[in-house]
Amino acid sequence: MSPVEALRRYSSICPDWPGFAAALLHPQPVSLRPHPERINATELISLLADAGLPASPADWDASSLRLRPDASPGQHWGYFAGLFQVQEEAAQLPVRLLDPQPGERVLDLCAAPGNKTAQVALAMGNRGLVVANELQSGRLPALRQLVRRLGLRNVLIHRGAGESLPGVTGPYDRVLVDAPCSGEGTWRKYRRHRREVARRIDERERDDLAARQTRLLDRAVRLCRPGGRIVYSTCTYAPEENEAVVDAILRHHGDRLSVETASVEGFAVSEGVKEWAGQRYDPRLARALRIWPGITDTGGFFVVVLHRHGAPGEAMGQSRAEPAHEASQTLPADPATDAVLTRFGIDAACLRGLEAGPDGGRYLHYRVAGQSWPARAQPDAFGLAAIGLQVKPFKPTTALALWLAPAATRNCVALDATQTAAFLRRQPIALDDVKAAKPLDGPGFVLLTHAGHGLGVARLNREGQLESQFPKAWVNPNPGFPVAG
Ligand SMILES: C[S@@+](CC[C@H](N)C(=O)[O-])C[C@H]1O[C@@H](n2cnc3c(N)ncnc32)[C@H](O)[C@@H]1O
Repeated sequence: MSPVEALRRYSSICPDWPGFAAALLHPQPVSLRPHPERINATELISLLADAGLPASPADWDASSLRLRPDASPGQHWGYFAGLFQVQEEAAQLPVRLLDPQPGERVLDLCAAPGNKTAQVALAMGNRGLVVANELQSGRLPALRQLVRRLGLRNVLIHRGAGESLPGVTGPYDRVLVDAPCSGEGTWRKYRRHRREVARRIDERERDDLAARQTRLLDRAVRLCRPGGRIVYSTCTYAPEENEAVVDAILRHHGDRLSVETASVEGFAVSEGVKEWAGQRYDPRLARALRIWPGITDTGGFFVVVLHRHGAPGEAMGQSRAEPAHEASQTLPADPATDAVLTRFGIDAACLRGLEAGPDGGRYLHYRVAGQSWPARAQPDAFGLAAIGLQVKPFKPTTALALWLAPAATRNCVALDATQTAAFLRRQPIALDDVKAAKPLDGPGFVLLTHAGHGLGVARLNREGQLESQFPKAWVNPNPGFPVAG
């Protein structure tokens, strides 16, 4: 069955069915967001243009860049350097509407692979706490890699079913439920789906999804503090997984919730539906937003914004003291940190507001100081794995280099475009060929930059070669890897 046939069930609620049907058969533009601590949109546009990847800002957000559908920015060196995050334009709206603020405690209940977690963490300026919860352990590596590539120090990864996330981890100022769903809104991204739909969602599967989505949203309401905000989103058009789920929650929680109007200036959206298959929903669901690809040339999405009312003691969680003022002044002090700051001549002030923790003993992690977390909800990881503790002298991770190499004053080497390509393929580079290096103290680990941005770690050996330490798992096998100067 073709995608158009499979989605014909929505023809009565789609505001422009012919446009929608046509869009389904065409690939959608690629979108990305610059890392706000590493590069601005104008600089990134110019970097991408040099690599033959024209990009332009979206009307609704100058930091959302739109590229041609056939663009592959994930092969650009800047991707590995964590200069940007590739994220479908419609998928950027839930976090925009969640509106997380620096210093808050935010829960991303269904987090992997972590695109929205990253958007939240960066919007909060790497301050406060983002709890990224995910059920499937097989999806955690992508989440961990994202944290490392983007240098996130305020993310705590937790594995477990969102519907039973312990109350003692809360309460949260904001909760995002980007729920597991039938995913029909993502079909434009996948070539296979544009030709044929391999498998249609059956009624039973849809019911199971809706039941799980309802449990997740119910938990989100309980974990959110009074006065807090909850955003529920899916990448499907199905009212059973969207309005019907929120309708059930509104019935159940009554006066505890109000529905805010979800709109983003410059982004054409349509309102939520009030009726489907003989079922009438709470009329406030018209305040939800729906994104239809024929209108926006994006994927499809549904987003609703809820406001939580109630007395302060009502939410699940500990009564939380304001984080101590001194937390923002904390500096990690331990032998591994001292060794790394000294070797690379990095000012300790770069670590202000962070504390160090040896999660699992393999890496020293840097994470926001002063955040409480209950011992019984064992995290998968908290903060940024920055220093390998099993190699002596201590080994800086790629994540640390991407974040701090631009601040290094010694043992740091600037690579040109050809050398950068060699480094990313884990090929050795002769130090004699390198034009710009800060003072070098002899063999050992060095940090690398390209075009002023952190790039990674190499080991300078006694033969004067830089041995690439670029993570094997990140190596891009594509020989046509475009590297701009
Ligand atoms: C739509 S995806 C999330 C995408 C993610 N927010 C992002 O922007 O990258 C839904 C995720 O929820 C996870 N999931 C499924 N059931 C869950 C549950 N009961 N609790 C928590 N996560 C769950 C899935 O494994 C999947 O990774």
